[in-house]
Amino acid sequence: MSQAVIKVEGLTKRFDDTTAVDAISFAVPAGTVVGLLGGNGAGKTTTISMLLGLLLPTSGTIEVLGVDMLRHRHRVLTRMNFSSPYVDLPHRLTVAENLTVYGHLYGLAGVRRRVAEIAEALDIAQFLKKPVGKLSAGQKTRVALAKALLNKPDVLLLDEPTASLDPDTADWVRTYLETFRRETGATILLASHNMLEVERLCSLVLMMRKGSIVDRGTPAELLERYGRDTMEDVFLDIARERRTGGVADAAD
Ligand SMILES: Nc1ncnc2c1ncn2[C@@H]1O[C@H](COP(=O)(O)OP(=O)(O)OP(=O)(O)O)[C@@H](O)[C@H]1O
Repeated sequence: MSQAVIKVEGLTKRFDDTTAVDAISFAVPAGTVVGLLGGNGAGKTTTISMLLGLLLPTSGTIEVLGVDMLRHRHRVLTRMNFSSPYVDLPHRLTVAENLTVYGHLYGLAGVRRRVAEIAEALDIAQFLKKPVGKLSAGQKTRVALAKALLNKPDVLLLDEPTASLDPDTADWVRTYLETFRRETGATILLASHNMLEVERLCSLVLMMRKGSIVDRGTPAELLERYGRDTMEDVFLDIARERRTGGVADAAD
């Protein structure tokens, strides 16, 4: 297997009386898309927030691109990016202003050119002069993705990247992400509730429930293990605790 770009061991996050993430371990091989699945409250967003350094783990280790994120995350943050429907861009700034500010924050050379390029690529050029607060939910999702791709990240963390997109736009975004990964070799961790998206994009799936990884495998392996035809049915089996696969928390 190719080298792990993200390596997490014994990662735990407790909030007062809630253990949001409970000693999880996993690895994301270079250039792959790994799906993080689980019902509401399973711990996906908390995991992604710890990978980004937005939340400090209670215990455990995180390595990204060979760097210990808890000690030296500034060394790799410029090579990472993320998009999440939970993180809003400033509403009063236009799309162009938002992307320009982020372009400067990321220290990009030729920010104006890059903003125009990404706006063209994600088909948001027509909104560039609009304040973000006046966009529809789906338009905001696309702008958030543009922000996430501005610095052409080597590691991309995506929290529900197609939430609130219509089926046609969602399909278009998935194709774009596939192309981006193929052309740049980026490594992607994707939290999603959309099982078709997961089957299409992910080479490995981590199933979370109540803060733990309760099963993992390729979509094909999970379909076979649960005797199901769709990932939707596998998801329901796991979420409703009909069965667990018995490989929980084996690293990688
Ligand atoms: N800041 C916080 N303070 C206290 N509890 C929190 C906090 N953030 C998350 N939690 C709790 O941690 C658990 C995991 O939440 P998390 O947002 O990671 O789940 P999720 O899998 O992303 O869910 P969803 O699919 O609904 O987005 C939940 O029980 C949640 O209530």
